[in-house]
Amino acid sequence: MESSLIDSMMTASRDFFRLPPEEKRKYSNLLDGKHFQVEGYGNDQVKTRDQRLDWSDRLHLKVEPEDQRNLAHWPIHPKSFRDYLHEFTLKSKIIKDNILWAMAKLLGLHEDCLVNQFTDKALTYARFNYYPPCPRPDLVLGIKPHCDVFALTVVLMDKDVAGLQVLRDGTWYRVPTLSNNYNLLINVGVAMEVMTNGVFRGPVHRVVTNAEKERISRETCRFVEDISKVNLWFHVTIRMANKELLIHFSKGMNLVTRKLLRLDIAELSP
Ligand SMILES: O=C(O)CCC(=O)C(=O)O
Ligand SMILES: [Fe+2]
Repeated sequence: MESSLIDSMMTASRDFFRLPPEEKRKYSNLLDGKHFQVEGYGNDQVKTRDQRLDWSDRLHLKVEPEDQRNLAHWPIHPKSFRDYLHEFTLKSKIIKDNILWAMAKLLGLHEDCLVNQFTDKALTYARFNYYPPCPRPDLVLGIKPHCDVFALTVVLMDKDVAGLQVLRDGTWYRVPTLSNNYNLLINVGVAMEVMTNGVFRGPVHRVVTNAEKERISRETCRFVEDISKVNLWFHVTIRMANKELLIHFSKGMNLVTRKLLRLDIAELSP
């Protein structure tokens, strides 16, 4: 991906988050000011009064299939935001297809067998995360521990400010920034863990805040098949800290999903 496109996309995202609140509210994820929907600008869905919110704002947009884009949620300021997002979506898809080919090969399968699970109806969401400086980083997380629900996520991370951490054997490891360069990070999601019968694992990760600097990340997440088939996963809450729970979850989902996608490593072998 060209660095000029990455730069333009990050600048446009930053400009969007710097718009006055009343401008951003035009794209709110709260229908009539109260009913939460996945797409749009806002924060976590508030379910209980004592719920701890993430210290971040986000803009969540469906980018694929192209004819299902809900342009009412796509910012018109800054002016080229939509064009960059369109371009970025196409480029991210090429990256994801390459990764899927490589993963299939690593599994000893025909190189197209994972790519082929993603039909024209496969959903892709773009998510822009904005983490303002936080006066008490010891008390609040930018994003709580979770696994990504999608198959693969391409994350474009802030080049100056770190924050992402990955859990391994009970220890949180910091994902470093590459000095003066954006990191393009590929994350395996639960759907991929299920599709590959747990060979590729979706890591538990979180984002920490800091008191001095704002941070921005941007990601595209790709899902499989059509929504009627993925509804089951999609509505399950998977933001969780406990790896054991995740393993139970994916074992259970494995059975369900194999039935749904008729996908089994043995069946896929060339
Ligand atoms: O901000 C990041 O680096 C990652 C964000 C993330 O994990 C998410 O939005 O699911
Ligand atoms: Fe994530």
